[in-house]
Amino acid sequence: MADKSDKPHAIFIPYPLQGHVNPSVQLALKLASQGFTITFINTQSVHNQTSKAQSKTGPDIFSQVRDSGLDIRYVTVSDGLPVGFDRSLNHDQFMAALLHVFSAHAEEVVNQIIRSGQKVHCLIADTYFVWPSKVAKKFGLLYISFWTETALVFTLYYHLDLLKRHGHFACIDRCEDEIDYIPGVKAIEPKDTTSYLQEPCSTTVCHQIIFNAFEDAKNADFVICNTVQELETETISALQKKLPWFAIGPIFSSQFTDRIVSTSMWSECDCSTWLNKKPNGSVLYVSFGSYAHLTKKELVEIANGLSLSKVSFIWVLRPDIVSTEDPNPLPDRFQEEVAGRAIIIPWCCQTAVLAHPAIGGFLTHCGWNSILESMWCKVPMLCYPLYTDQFTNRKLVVDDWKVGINLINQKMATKEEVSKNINHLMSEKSGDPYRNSVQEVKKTMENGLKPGGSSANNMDQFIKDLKAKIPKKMAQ
Ligand SMILES: O=c1ccn([C@@H]2O[C@H](COP(=O)(O)OP(=O)(O)O[C@H]3O[C@H](CO)[C@@H](O)[C@H](O)[C@H]3O)[C@@H](O)[C@H]2O)c(=O)[nH]1
Repeated sequence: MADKSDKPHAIFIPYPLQGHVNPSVQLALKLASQGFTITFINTQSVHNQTSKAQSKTGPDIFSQVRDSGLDIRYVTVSDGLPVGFDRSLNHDQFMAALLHVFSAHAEEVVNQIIRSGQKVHCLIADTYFVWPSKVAKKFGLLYISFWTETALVFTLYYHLDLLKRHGHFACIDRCEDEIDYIPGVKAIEPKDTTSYLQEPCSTTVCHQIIFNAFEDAKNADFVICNTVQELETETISALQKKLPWFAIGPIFSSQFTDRIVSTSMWSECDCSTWLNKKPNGSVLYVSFGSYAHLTKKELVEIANGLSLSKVSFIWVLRPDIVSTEDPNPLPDRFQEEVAGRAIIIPWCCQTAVLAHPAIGGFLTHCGWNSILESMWCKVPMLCYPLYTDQFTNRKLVVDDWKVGINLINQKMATKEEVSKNINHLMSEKSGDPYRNSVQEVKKTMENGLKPGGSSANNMDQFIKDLKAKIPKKMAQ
């Protein structure tokens, strides 16, 4: 049936990883509440894992919000691999499927939606995809690239040619001189660039994804990013000279601690009863996000450091944190050593935990969502970056915004260092400077979202510019 509506209709395709699906779902809700029709496309694998994790999720994760009046449609598509394939264990094969095969499935589903008579105006897709501008062009759609990381990381990848020219690409252990020629970036040390920019071997599947994705992103009609203008002012201003680039973050659920649409890919344990019994600011929350892996050696050192610290903690230990083939990697007797002051769980509603007054610090791998959520809850961080953008995020948290400290400096931390740093952050006197700074950052983030604030304005401007670009004939 032909679609007569003149609302802007966007097909939204998130990258099929937890840290990308979460902000994408929230952005989809935000746009729908501003009058957009959204067709949200999850991979069958993400959908399956989410459904398994939450018995309440039916075939359509948006059915409830649709009942409340938002026009969000939901479709699933294959990522090219069997649903039951272990993507965590076979990371490179998974990424290779996303690089080489997924575009064909995505294109087919876009084609089906359009052929069904629905009027579609734009494609919103994760910047890490290598194909969206081509697919958008083929179907006459505008392409909006959604970047779920910081402006700083975006600009590093965007200026890859400059990094190569100055010998700052793939140069780990070979160069220490500062990078001071990227527009809008005062100076950054090579060790603070992303892991993919540092690694000596640049032919991996992830490198191919990044190289091709940033070539494709140069053709985007708009880039929208989950960051805040005031946190990265100069970097963003410089980017805006090259691209229609909008900082609209932080993109959270309207009820921060309770996601209206369930997106967790593991079952959430409720920690509230345990947390309610703990004094304010006394508990350390420990999590390494949804995808990063630790070596067994690292995990044991962190576990022993936590044990030595005597601090109370909640540790989210995903069953695949070391490998799906080693589901019980903790040292013997660890559980007994920390009994009474710790809970170890596979997954939780992180926003609800961080927002609890008992939480006083966050030992984090520095995933960008975790950082935004922690700052929003005024929780200072202990940084243990593992790969990708997390090294660059650490620099922002520790060196620039001063809302956290390092757990490691380049090499692996010993249990004594882990314990010492935990106590440094959690103790009242030494942790106070970070707690004070994070209060300020929270205010900045909050102001950005208020009417007239930078993120609110940028969102309005983006929507205005987008509508102006939708050709009249398409909107009829
Ligand atoms: O028990 C948990 C642990 C995590 N989360 C949520 O899962 C998301 C995790 O995202 P993030 O902290 O960004 O980490 P990753 O899952 O590792 O995210 C990937 O995607 C991010 C955004 O692109 C990057 O910054 C990271 O480096 C990359 O690994 C957050 O929204 C958390 O609230 C939960 O709900 N429960």
